[in-house]
Amino acid sequence: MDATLGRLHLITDARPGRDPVGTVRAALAAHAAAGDAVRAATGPLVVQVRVEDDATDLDAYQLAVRVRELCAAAGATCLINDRLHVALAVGADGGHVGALDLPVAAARRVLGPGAILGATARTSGVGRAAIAGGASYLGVGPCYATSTKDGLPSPLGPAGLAAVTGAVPVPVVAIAGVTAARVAELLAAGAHGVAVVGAVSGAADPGRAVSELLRELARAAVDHDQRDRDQHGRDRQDDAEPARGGVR
Ligand SMILES: Cc1ncc(COP(=O)(O)OP(=O)(O)O)c(N)n1
Ligand SMILES: Cc1nc(C(=O)O)sc1CCOP(=O)(O)O
Ligand SMILES: [Mg+2]
Repeated sequence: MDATLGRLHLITDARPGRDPVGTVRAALAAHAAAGDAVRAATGPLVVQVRVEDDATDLDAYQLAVRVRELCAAAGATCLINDRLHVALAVGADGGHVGALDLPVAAARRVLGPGAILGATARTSGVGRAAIAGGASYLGVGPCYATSTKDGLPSPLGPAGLAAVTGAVPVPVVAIAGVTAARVAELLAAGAHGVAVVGAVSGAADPGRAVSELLRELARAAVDHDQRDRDQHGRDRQDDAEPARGGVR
């Protein structure tokens, strides 16, 4: 398992007419082509395999096998949404669960102590409970309105996000409606990284969209670290990556 959670989480878009494997390939190529400073600041690309709720386990498994192979060859992190038996079957790095999935403590027992385990949290209380259950990071949203998923509560915005990031000691990944232009305000609100579906899978050029997201994440992470050093004379606990600089 990677010691450092990557800052860009690409969630597969398995809706009809989308090309999740092609999008993952383009994203991995864009990550590989990013400069050393950008990659050092943003860490490994994280790909979360997410299928529609009505997809069969066979569909999920077949997509996960392909994504897992691509990630392993590229040094990327592969997580599986919801279906932890699929995560185990393909040897993924971990999984992500939410309110309607296995409880976090049960998910941790399934995946084992070394796996990455993400949990969705819309409040600090839910986030703290998830961490007590064994979550290694939190997915917090919806940060903005999104057309990718129905039935979500009102957007939290950066202020609602900050209410969670300020209350928990694990990396927070901001989700819903995330674009490159919103990365700076999300990291300023304490997010470690961002998760995206539409910003990449719906882009005319998914590889270019990934490059832009990585560049903005690297800029914001460096700015954030510098602010922390200025204010506290130390690095943030969740940013203990190799030295970085010159990403502009
Ligand atoms: C990084 C990240 N954050 C939140 C979610 C949402 O998970 P969940 O609430 O279980 O909803 P579904 O994705 O299962 O519909 C996520 N997948 N990833
Ligand atoms: C899978 C998912 N979960 C969300 C949550 O808030 O729990 S939002 C979301 C989809 C996010 O897609 P996009 O990047 O296209 O807005
Ligand atoms: Mg879920």
